[in-house]
Amino acid sequence: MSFNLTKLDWDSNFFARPIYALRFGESSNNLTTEHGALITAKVDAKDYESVDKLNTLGFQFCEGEIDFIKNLEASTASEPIESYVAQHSDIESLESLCSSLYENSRFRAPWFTVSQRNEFYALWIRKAVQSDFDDICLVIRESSEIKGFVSIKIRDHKARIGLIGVHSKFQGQGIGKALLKLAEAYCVKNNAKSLSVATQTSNDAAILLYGKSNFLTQSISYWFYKNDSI
Ligand SMILES: CC(=O)SCCNC(=O)CCNC(=O)[C@H](O)C(C)(C)COP(=O)(O)OP(=O)(O)OC[C@H]1O[C@@H](n2cnc3c(N)ncnc32)[C@H](O)[C@@H]1OP(=O)(O)O
Ligand SMILES: Cc1cn([C@H]2C[C@H](O)[C@@H](COP(=O)(O)OP(=O)(O)O[C@H]3O[C@H](C)[C@H](N)[C@H](O)[C@H]3O)O2)c(=O)[nH]c1=O
Repeated sequence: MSFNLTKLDWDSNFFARPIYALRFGESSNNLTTEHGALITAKVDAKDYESVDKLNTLGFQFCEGEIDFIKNLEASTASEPIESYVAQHSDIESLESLCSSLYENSRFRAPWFTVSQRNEFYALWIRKAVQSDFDDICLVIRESSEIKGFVSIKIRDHKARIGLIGVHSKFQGQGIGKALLKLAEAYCVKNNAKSLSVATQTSNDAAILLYGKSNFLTQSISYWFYKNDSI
């Protein structure tokens, strides 16, 4: 099986170590890495040939990922969105919220520290408020306190949720469902035809939330990691 290693510049800079993606089916232009590198590989769960090859190469299973999709109908757009858009003054609260919520993540030990993971999701949500990486961050509040947030990007009429999260003290009260409705309304208003979202196979709560909000499973993948070289 042919494969190639591509250096992930953004990831390498952020996590301060060389991080590569192994991709099957590409000509083997590069199979070398620097010392201390991490090689990551994402394969479809049905692709047993690639899974077996990664096992043979000494990769370890890290996490599973489920990708969900929902086709959007014009009638779902009923919410006035403007009052839900996160402001720059919300960044500190959102960063602090994000720093404790993402226990299910492929950025986990032994490959990443808890603080690296927390800083990664805090930066992701900060950038969403600044319309960088994601386009927008929407929040649901009680008085001035943020109960939950969702970040979204739209490309070629296809929308994708970056991060969704509900403060632990407000979980199980329908806020997650309300955030998805809000996201759908924003997407319809901005001419998106579908909304997709991914979560880890270990994240029971998120899987239940998407299923109960009528999202359908689009694909299931596995992440494998290997330190150093092939
Ligand atoms: C794209 C991503 O960001 S994926 C990662 C998702 N985010 C996280 O994992 C961060 C930490 N977790 C959370 O913030 C929350 O648990 C969320 C966002 C996953 C769910 O938000 P909540 O506000 O708790 O969900 P909500 O109360 O709307 O529940 C929606 C449905 O899912 C079910 N559900 C949600 N969490 C759970 C749970 N822990 N156990 C069982 N069922 C659950 C509810 O029963 C509900 O179904 P119902 O309407 O039939 O009763
Ligand atoms: C903030 C930011 C990130 N990137 C890069 C860094 C990574 O290579 C990708 C994001 O990778 P992804 O596989 O999407 O990361 P996660 O596994 O953490 O994400 C999944 O789980 C999350 C909890 C969430 N549900 C998310 O939607 C899922 O995809 O992007 C970058 O290049 N620039 C940036 O600013």
